[in-house]
Amino acid sequence: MPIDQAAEFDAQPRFRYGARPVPLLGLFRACHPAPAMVVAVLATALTALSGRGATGCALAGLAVLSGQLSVGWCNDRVDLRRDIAAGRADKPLVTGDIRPAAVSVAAGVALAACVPFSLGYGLLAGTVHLVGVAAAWSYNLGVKATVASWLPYAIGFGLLPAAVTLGLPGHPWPAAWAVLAGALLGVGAHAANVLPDIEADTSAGVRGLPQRLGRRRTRVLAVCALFSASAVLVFGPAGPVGAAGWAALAFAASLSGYAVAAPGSGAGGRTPFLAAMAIAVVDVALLLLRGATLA
Ligand SMILES: CC(C)=CCC/C(C)=C/CC/C(C)=C/COP(=O)(O)OP(=O)(O)O
Repeated sequence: MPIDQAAEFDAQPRFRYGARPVPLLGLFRACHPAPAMVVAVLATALTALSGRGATGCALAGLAVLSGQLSVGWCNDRVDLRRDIAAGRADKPLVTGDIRPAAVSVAAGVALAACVPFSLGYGLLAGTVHLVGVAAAWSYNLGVKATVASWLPYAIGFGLLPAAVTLGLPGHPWPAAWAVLAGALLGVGAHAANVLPDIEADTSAGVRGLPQRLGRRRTRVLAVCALFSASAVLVFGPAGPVGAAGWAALAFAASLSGYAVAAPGSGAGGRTPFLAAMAIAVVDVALLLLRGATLA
């Protein structure tokens, strides 16, 4: 559906508020629950591994969770017109399971909660986290449709290690390898996340970096960024690489080869996306393995 017909479509009450809307489930689905949980659990685990006590871990977890929820809700709310135009039946706002106003309020409340949780974890650490959240909101509010669409991801994920370590006694900055790995992981996650929606996004007028590169080159970008993150996480920290490091690198390399070579359309069309996600899982595991040496 052309974007100019979307407003008319949006105005149809039966479409917007389906016969049996399930508001709480709709609200839950609109927050991008899977990535929000993964990022919050990752941040909490890194906080625990770096030695902060239970209160610090709880504050870090709540700060990152509320930040991610705000970003997820804001994203679906801002994208409503485009998602309708693209016929995104996976979006609860499009199917009418939740009202736009409820999602706007939820995004605002989550963002407001994120501020005290972040600053409660640590003044400097919290400020750094809020910069990452602001970068993510900038993505939602327009940067996603520009050639710099990767930048908010690089900033948000690159700053995550600093948002953890600056809350430790002495407020140490993280090691350079941790920042670089986070940024690469963010860029790879962006490219992989957009991969399945490139055509729909392009026809809705979203021209971020992946849509400009096209399906094939975006796949290569996702794999290069995610595999580079693996390499940085294996070779970056001081000390021997160890058997686990070599094994993870070999596994990430074979997944990378598979992701690049797999057919991008037809029955196996989602294979490159799934293989890229598997490399991201290896990266997260490596990050957790190095969690005690972030600073
Ligand atoms: C740690 C931290 C603060 C990082 C955040 C970085 C960041 C830019 C996150 C955006 C997350 C998000 C809701 C993407 C949806 O993208 P989309 O609209 O392209 O995809 P969709 O069609 O699946 O909604």
